[in-house]
Amino acid sequence: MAGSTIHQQEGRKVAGLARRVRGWLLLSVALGGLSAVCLVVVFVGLAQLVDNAAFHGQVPSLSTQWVWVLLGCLAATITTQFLSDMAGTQAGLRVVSSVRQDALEHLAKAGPVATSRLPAGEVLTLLSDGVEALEPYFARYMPAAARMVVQPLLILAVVAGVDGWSLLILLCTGPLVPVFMVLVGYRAQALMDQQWVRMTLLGGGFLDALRGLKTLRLFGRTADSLERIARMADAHRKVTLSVMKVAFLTSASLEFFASLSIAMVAVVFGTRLLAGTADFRSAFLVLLLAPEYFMPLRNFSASYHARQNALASMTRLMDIFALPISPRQAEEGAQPLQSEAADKLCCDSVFASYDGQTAVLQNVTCCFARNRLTVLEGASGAGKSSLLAVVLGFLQPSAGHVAAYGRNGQALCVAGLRMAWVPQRPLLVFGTVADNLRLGAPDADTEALRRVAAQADALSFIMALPQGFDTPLGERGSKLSGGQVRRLALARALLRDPDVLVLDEPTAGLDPASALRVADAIRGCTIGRIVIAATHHSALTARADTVLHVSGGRVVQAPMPAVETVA
Ligand SMILES: Nc1ncnc2c1ncn2[C@@H]1O[C@H](COP(=O)(O)OP(=O)(O)OP(=O)(O)O)[C@@H](O)[C@H]1O
Repeated sequence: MAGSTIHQQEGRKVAGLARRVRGWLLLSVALGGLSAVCLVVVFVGLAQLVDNAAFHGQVPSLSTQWVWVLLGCLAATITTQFLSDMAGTQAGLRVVSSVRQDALEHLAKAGPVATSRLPAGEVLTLLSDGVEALEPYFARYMPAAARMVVQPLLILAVVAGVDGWSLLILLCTGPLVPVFMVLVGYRAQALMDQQWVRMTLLGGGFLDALRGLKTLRLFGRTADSLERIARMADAHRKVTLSVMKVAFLTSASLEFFASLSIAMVAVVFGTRLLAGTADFRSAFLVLLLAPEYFMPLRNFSASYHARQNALASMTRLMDIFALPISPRQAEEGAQPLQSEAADKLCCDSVFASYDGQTAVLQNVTCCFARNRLTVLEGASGAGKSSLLAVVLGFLQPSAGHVAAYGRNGQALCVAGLRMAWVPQRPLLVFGTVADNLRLGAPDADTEALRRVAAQADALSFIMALPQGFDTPLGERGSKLSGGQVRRLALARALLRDPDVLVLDEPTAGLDPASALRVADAIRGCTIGRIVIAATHHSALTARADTVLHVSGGRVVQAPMPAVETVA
């Protein structure tokens, strides 16, 4: 019962998507209907033609006008069917690209903290195969569902004018198909749901194994991991086979009903022809039409699993759309950038938690001022990164708020501040050094790249690379050391020329001399901006204007340490 309620929701969601491509769907249905009309006209004409030739000695020739009309109708049947399929495909492809775009935008608005609740492998599978599963629903199922109504009704109307017995047989057997579909539908739907769960688990398993290859090899667990993936693949194979079994059984049963019904029509007509109580033209016409009466029902049943697959994938896609949107991320882009730089950014009585229960920040009240370097220090797990996540708008406070103030104390919109972030594990994209730096400012020239690289102590190692700024960096910066990645990320953040620069462990992984140079660089870039850094490194703490000590999710101002310099 709960399952059916869930699928009602998905059904509504999918129906909502249909509104986006209403024009294409209507075109597909209209052309499909036109094709059905042309087909019926062709059969009526053909029956007449054969009857005239066989029983009245009127052999048709190409000079007869209505032979050309018939050929024209045949061409129209094929063309309209082709165009109907094309319009359906357009609708499907458009839904796929718009849902994928929506899902990506939603993930962006949810921000990294909320997004990390879903396993990356699952998100990947959903954004690829999950979204693709919607295409056959719109391209095939919806037009087939419409044609399943139009074509049989049209044929019934023609048969009603020709023969009452055939009408009765078709009327009795036709509805068996949709009734049967509904009966097997529930079982098939449950299997489809299972198939999607297995598939997303498999996607996650692949990604984990790929990412953790080094660790797995080091701990001698590669074979275990492969075995785990093999078990997942096997579970996926089994459930896929069950889905196929139901699909084959369904179509075999439908074939049986259809063949039985056509055979009944043929037998009834045959006996009446022998008895001389029916004419050849009517018998021939009804026998031409009977398979076409069942054809849309068969097509509908063949595409019915597309509907179930789409609903099952929609259930999983709703996990993405259910991620809470961070209000700040949602506002970002909608808000023009502040013309005035913020003088200070303040957390006011902020409480925050990741799971809605355990508070990782408790009643935090602190301010970060412009032209000053504020350092957050404290034990691992104390809540420094969480406080940075709140400042950046990735983690929404459960109570309290973050506010920005201008020079005269007037409130500014936080979403309108230009922020830059150097995370603990910076992400480098597949591309060159310059491509990665230009994520901070797409139009920056080479001179600007050199300037920020020098500031972040990255210029010397970049110039030592084979192609300097044009050196490709491999997947996630795999050709660089951890410290080099961090310095590139700092350069990229500086290139953005942010109002607020947030750094999480910017000196981690650097040799002592480089760490001091980077600490000096960070100190040097406080002019005109708010700089906040979480660190365990004394060199950076020593250069701070303000040191905040974080402990158990609470923040207190710490005494200032002495400054360390490069020897
Ligand atoms: N995405 C997350 N989901 C759930 N809990 C989290 C998440 N990130 C951090 N936490 C928890 O929040 C608490 C504070 O973590 P946080 O990363 O803020 O500490 P930190 O002071 O930055 O530590 P470190 O110095 O090791 O980086 C920890 O108990 C941690 O387990």
